[in-house]
Amino acid sequence: MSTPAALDRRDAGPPAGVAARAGGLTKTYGSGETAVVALDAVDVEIHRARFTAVMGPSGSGKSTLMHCLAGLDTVTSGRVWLGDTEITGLGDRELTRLRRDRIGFMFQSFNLLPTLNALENITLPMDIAGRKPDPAWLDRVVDTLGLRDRLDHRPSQLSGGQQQRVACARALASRPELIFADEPTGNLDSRSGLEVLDFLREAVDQLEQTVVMVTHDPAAAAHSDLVLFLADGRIVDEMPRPTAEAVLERMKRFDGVRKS
Ligand SMILES: Nc1ncnc2c1ncn2[C@@H]1O[C@H](COP(=O)(O)OP(=O)(O)OP(=O)(O)O)[C@@H](O)[C@H]1O
Repeated sequence: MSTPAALDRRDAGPPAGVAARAGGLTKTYGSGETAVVALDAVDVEIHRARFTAVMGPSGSGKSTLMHCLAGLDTVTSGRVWLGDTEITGLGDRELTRLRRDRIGFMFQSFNLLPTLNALENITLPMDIAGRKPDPAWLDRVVDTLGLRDRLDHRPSQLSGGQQQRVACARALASRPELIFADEPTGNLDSRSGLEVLDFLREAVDQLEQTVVMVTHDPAAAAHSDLVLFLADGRIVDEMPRPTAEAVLERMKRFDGVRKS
């Protein structure tokens, strides 16, 4: 809805309580007849200290949305803010610094360095940035994730679930404004996957972190506060307080549309 107040806000950037925001976000890959519109004028607000899941059929634009919000990819048109910083228009170096200082990432492959122990992996991004972790915060993250007695283990000495918890701790270590998780449970058995989702939930509830998670799994999405549904590059629906059953039912409707 474009009330005058909303229009004012569009120019002023996101209001307090909004961790990231996009207005009219469009992303086109390629040009001419082969052009693909991956995102089509998306307006979205990601609220602080909330767990937001992004779902939708394959190719609907989930990863593209995450990459554009995280400054990993340029936009074709529209504007993106992280907090009150507009990131559209920033140069590569500024974007690199902004990602490093203000965003945490978790991917399906944990991307841990095999020669470093768990603690060294957790603090690596901060070491590279020349920043010292806040010891009290780091302690809290390590304890919340149950990694205290695993800190001197190398990745090969950890289970898949423990490795993903290390990746989760690494994303949290710098206390970023926003954590992006792309299928963080995709490579895990269901028990380890559940653990990681519980920890992301705790990161939001106990540590007041903000998490955006792309997933195909309705059970994973049920851990979030809000599910955004994408189809053909647009946000077509949202579901607060989701249950796995309700998300599954909603996803089935996409299948129905595509088959008919
Ligand atoms: N680098 C690229 N070059 C060309 N087209 C791309 C590129 N990246 C994505 N696309 C296209 O943009 C659309 C959205 O892709 P995206 O990866 O965001 O979808 P997704 O919802 O994350 O899919 P999936 O669930 O399969 O991972 C798709 O049609 C895809 O083929």
